[in-house]
This record gives sequence, C-alpha cells and structure tokens, in this order.
Amino acid sequence: MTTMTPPAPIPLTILTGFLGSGKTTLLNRLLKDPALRDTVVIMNEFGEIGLDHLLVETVDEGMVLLSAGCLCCTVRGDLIATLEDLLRKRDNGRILPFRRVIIETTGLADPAPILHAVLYHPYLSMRYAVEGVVTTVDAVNGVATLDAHREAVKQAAVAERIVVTKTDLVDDRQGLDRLRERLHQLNPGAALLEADAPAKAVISGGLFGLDGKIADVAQWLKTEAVEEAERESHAHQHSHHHHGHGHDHHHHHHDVNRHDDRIHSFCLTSDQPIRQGTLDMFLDLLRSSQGAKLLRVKGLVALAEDPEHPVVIHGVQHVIHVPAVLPRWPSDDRRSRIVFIVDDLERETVEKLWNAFLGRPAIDAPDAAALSDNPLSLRR
Ligand SMILES: Nc1nc2c(ncn2[C@@H]2O[C@H](COP(=O)(O)OP(=O)(O)OP(=O)(O)O)[C@@H](O)[C@H]2O)c(=O)[nH]1
Repeated sequence: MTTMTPPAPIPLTILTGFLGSGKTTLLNRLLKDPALRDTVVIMNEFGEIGLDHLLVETVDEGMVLLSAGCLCCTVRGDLIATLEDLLRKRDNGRILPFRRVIIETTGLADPAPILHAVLYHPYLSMRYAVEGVVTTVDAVNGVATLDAHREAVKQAAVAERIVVTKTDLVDDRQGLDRLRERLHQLNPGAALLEADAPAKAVISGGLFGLDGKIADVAQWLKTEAVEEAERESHAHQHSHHHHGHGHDHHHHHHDVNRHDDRIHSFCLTSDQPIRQGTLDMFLDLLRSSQGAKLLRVKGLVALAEDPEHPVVIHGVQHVIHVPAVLPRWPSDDRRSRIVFIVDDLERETVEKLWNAFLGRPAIDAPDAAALSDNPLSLRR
C-alpha cells in the first residue's frame, strides 16, 4: 500500500548546561528509563563521560548501542550532516527506527544556533520536531556561573525545562531557593525540575508527543507563567519607584545581575484573529529588524482566514516557522498569544509593531504601512 502521508516527525530535544553542570550524569540516568527506549543520543564526543555501564556494542561506525535500545553517536563533521546521516540509515533500515533524538551540547554552547540550524533546514525541519531545550544548572556553582558567564544565562533563558542538579550537595536551603527564584525570574515559562525527576518529565511533555503529534500546546507555551512574572516584575518596579531607595537587601530582585536584566520574556496577545499576510509581515519585519535579539519566539495564533485551526509558531533568531496547524483550540482561550524570550530588546519595541499590525491606534506610533515601507524606523 502506498500512502502520501509524510512520516511523523521525530521529536528532538537539546540538552545543554554549563561545563560540569551534570548533563551526562542526568542523561545516563534518564536513558535507563524504558520511557526513553529507542532514543538516539548525539554527543560531541564520548570522551571520559562514563558511558561504560551503558555501552553494549558498536553497531555502526561511530555509533554504539546503549541500554533500552538507545543509540549513541558522535557529531562527525557538523550536526546537520549527522542528523541527515541518521535519517538515511533509519530510512534504509540500517539502524533501528529510533523514536527520539537528544543532542547533548558542549558546556559552552549557545543552544540557539543549534535550534536555528535544525529549524532553518528545509528537510530536517520536516523530519525532526524540535521539542525543546533542557538545561542543567548546578546547585553548587549555579549562581557564580550565572554571574560570570553570559552563555549560562542564555542556556537557562531558552530552556523549556531546567534541571537543578547536585542539590544533594547543598545544605543552604535558602541559597537553593534563591537560585530557583532567579531561574524563575530569568525564564518564568520553564519547568524547574530536580535531578531525580522522571525521564518523561525531563525529556517529553513538550509540544510534541512521542508519535510526533502535537501534545500539549499550553504546557509548551506557558503564557500564564510569563504573564504572571511580567505582572510581578512590573509591580516590583512600581513599588521601588514609590519607596525611592530600593535598599531592600532581602528582596530577591536585588542580586539579579545585568546579564539577567537584559534577557527577559513577555507575552503579546490579541482577541481578534489576524490575517495570514499581516502575521507574515509582522514576523518578517520583526526578524529582519530584531532577529539577533530573539532567543525564542513561540506562539499560538488565530488566523482570520481559518480561526478554528490555530497555527503554532516557533522561532529562533532570524527563523520563525510554523511547525503545525492544530485541528482545534487546546482550550476555551482563543486569543492569539506569542511568547518572546529576548536579549536586550524592550517589550515596547515589539508591542508597538504588533499593535501597528493589528491596527490598534497608538499615539506617536507609526502605523503598519509606515513600518513596512520603512523598516529602518524600528531601529532606535
Ligand atoms: N553529588 C552529585 N554530583 C553530581 C550530580 N550531577 C553530576 N554530578 C557530578 O558532577 C560532575 C560533572 O558531571 P557531568 O555529568 O560530567 O557534567 P557535564 O555537564 O556532562 O560536564 P561536561 O560534559 O564536562 O560539560 C561529575 O563528577 C558528576 O559525578 C548530582 O546530582 N549530585
């Protein structure tokens, strides 16, 4: 029987985290869970990562079979070539029909270019469903690492799930709470997990289920958490303004350093469905003018042409694509919602553009026509 249905996309997760923050330890534990059977792990190098007890046999050049039917391979050449090679071998029946891919990055990697590479690739973006980023943060060195390394802040900011590792080594419970609070401020949409969290909670549970079908959009978008954090931060700024001094040393905002301040998330909504062309123009203009500052863009949008079938949008930097059109709204909330995780970009800048495209009047703001005629007007 021949069928024209394309194969279900393979969920792909990126596991990142600063040097020595416990990525490999976490992965070793997770791979023993039957829930993750038939997973392919892509690593930069096997090195001294202690896969010994998992390593069973070599099945192909540079590829080893792990427990629970998982495969592990190293990145040979570039990541894109490795992902293509895996698909070829899978399609030819030379390796098992793996059901999931986890890419473990090096500690210093910025996950955005990896997401970008997969989403931008016309074929890979069809075959792999980028499910999300999991970031490990070390409870012992977490704060110092976030203070000193911008890469670490970015890794936490773009994550869907943050796993706080090495909590067993920390006696200072308050210090741990402060770290968690800081991570929540940095990325209110991310689930904060413990290092012993079940594999399902760490790896799946994002936008796509194991079958590659859309599973839980609300869980993936987390708009409520983002909106609530925005309100809190606003209320806080407001109270600071009123009290004037801001010398409240007990307040958690006080020790947030500049890296954190520049990276933040916000959510834009609309009750009115948007025309496809208007949405395209908005996204085009946004990525061409602010692309480098868009760490993640995730959304659910009602199109005027077909309001019953919301479209999911997913973007990283200059690439914003539509991974799926949903058969129905996931809940009664039919607002279009777009969550932005940005670096050094003001909410107002994006909001003005959004409002202009939606035709919302604003004093002193150019309208959509003026903006699309002259995108330079966006650069401040
Ligand atoms: N006590 C404790 N030690 C941990 C935990 N997670 C990781 N470690 C230890 O921390 C060290 C670094 O862990 P790895 O898993 O190698 O960290 P990594 O992020 O993969 O390291 P790189 O690949 O070098 O970036 C190892 O000695 C681990 O045994 C944990 O939850 N508790």
